[in-house]
Amino acid sequence: MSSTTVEAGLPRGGRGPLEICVFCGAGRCNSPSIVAAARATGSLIGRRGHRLLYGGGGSGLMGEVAWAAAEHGASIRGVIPHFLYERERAIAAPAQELHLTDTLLKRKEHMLRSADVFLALPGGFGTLDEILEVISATYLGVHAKPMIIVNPDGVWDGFIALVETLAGLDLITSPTPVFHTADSPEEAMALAERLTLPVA
Ligand SMILES: C/C(=C\CNc1ncnc2c1ncn2[C@@H]1O[C@H](COP(=O)(O)O)[C@@H](O)[C@H]1O)CO
Repeated sequence: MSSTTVEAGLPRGGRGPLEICVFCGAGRCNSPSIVAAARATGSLIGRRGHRLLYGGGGSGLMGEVAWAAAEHGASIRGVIPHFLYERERAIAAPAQELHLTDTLLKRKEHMLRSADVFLALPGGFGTLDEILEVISATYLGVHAKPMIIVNPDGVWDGFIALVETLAGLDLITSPTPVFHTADSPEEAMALAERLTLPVA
């Protein structure tokens, strides 16, 4: 992991607390360093005075992010479809403002509308779907909210290489990056705060 240092408190001249949407796996991950990255992400959101917006569950990496954010004082908003409430253990999540939606699509719409910036940690198909939803909307010019892929242990290297291959074939043609990558939660947080600064 990189050694970027992020101190407590909000940056001077910054834009105040951010609504940081975190996408990650709902399942338990067997890699201690990825679990640590999930906890570090939640902890940084709290220590930096930001708010966590996430899938509302108490299970897996999602639960790790949410509990670490809560332990470090973050306010938390969860958005979960009714049918996932039990399966993703929303009952075991920390105290949060919980929004129940009818569908996965409505959950994503809520997140896209409310977030200032998106961070993606490792996850499964759901996380992949969420990442692609955000970056394809950026690609089409529907919004311009930064997507930062947090890449502990190079987990996302294959995805990044696939996008580069497709761009090399001119199948993805964007003059500006549609997502950013960070090797660590600290680097991701510094990037999130920089990319959301008001334009001078
Ligand atoms: C069915 C629809 C879209 C395709 N699938 C998903 N879309 C959005 N979110 C999803 C989808 N499948 C699972 N999820 C949720 O994402 C979270 C992370 O999942 P992971 O697989 O562990 O990475 C979790 O809350 C999943 O339930 C219609 O739009």
